[in-house]
Amino acid sequence: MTATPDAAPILLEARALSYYRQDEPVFGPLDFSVRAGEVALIEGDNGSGKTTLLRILAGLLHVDDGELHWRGRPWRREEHLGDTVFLGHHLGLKSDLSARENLQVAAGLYGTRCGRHVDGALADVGLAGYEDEPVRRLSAGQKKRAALARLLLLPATLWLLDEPYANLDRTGIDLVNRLLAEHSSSGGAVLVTSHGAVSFLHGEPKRVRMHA
Ligand SMILES: Nc1ncnc2c1ncn2[C@@H]1O[C@H](COP(=O)(O)OP(=O)(O)OP(=O)(O)O)[C@@H](O)[C@H]1O
Repeated sequence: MTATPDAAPILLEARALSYYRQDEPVFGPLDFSVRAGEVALIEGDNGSGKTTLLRILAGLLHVDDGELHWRGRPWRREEHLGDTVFLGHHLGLKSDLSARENLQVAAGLYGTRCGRHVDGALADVGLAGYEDEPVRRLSAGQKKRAALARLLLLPATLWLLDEPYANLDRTGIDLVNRLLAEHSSSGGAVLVTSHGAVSFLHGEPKRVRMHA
């Protein structure tokens, strides 16, 4: 997963990227790049801006200072919303809708990955039999799995995963690692934050260190 050839194209590049809240720096200046096939671990203390960085890349916050490039061209958030998928602390699931309905809504907005369909994605994350269950009746780990199914379904190249291992049992952690391995080996890229010890399947990930 991490033996990405230097020849792999750079998908995302940040140059002197900074973010401020009420004129106080949250992070930056930050320089990093992510190539196709790469998994990058975003490291930093509590409050160092890891979630904020992912929210910028997901198009939820504006870039304050510095530059972002996508495939060598300036990143414009309105053009790139479909290139990324964000899995945050809030999973982005409507609790009164079923797991299937939630995925159908996401697919309606962003399309689907070639050859992928809703029930197949739910089965792949271990939710076969729970398709029609309202999300509010799923366990925390099952909700996380429903959100992970969105990664499988949507065509986004860059996955932005904030603490993806939270609330998952050992099987769920293995599931996340399998999804990361499959996505990166098919040319996708992943930015992931984690507080815990991360046991990636194949060696050490690239590391992006936050600093204020
Ligand atoms: N909605 C908000 N309004 C104001 N300040 C915020 C908001 N969200 C985050 N912050 C502040 O921005 C800073 C960065 O927060 P962020 O959540 O990005 O950090 P983090 O590295 O992801 O933290 P953690 O490891 O605890 O999850 C913190 O000082 C936090 O207090």
